Amino acid sequence: MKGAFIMKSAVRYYSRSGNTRLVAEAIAKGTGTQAVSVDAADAEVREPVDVLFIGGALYAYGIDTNLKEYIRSLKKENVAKAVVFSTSWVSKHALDLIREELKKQGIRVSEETLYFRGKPNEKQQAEAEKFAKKFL
Ligand SMILES: Cc1cc2nc3c(=O)[nH]c(=O)nc-3n(C[C@H](O)[C@H](O)[C@H](O)COP(=O)(O)O)c2cc1C
Repeated sequence: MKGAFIMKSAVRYYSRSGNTRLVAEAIAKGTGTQAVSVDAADAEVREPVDVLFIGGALYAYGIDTNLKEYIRSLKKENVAKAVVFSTSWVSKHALDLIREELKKQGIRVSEETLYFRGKPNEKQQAEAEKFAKKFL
């Protein structure tokens, strides 16, 4: 029966100046969930999800320790698949760094990623919303 199978998803991000947060919020809008910062009290993924959207940016060639530690706290049995997104200025390398950390946790990571250079404009936010819907 169409619609009987509902995919569960969650959105987690780390953002210093709000660029990645805007992408996270667009993804959350697309999937009907909340975007939660990895350092928020309710950041833990307590119930298994089919898709975890997880994003961050590059700061001095690396991802923030908060994000790294958060990924290391994830339980692979609660995340069937992760989808990585990022903003940053010079390179997309944050995508690889986040993917590597997730793989170390034994979490399956989608080949599909989402990246915007710096602050996403409204068109890009709409693109992020549409991107996220594909995974439902
Ligand atoms: C202290 C600092 C260091 C940064 N280092 C890099 C970098 O090494 N490579 C890069 O591509 N962007 C770098 N950026 C740009 C950020 O990744 C970019 O502005 C990103 O969109 C910030 O995301 P946020 O607003 O979600 O924190 C840096 C920004 C700051 C503030």
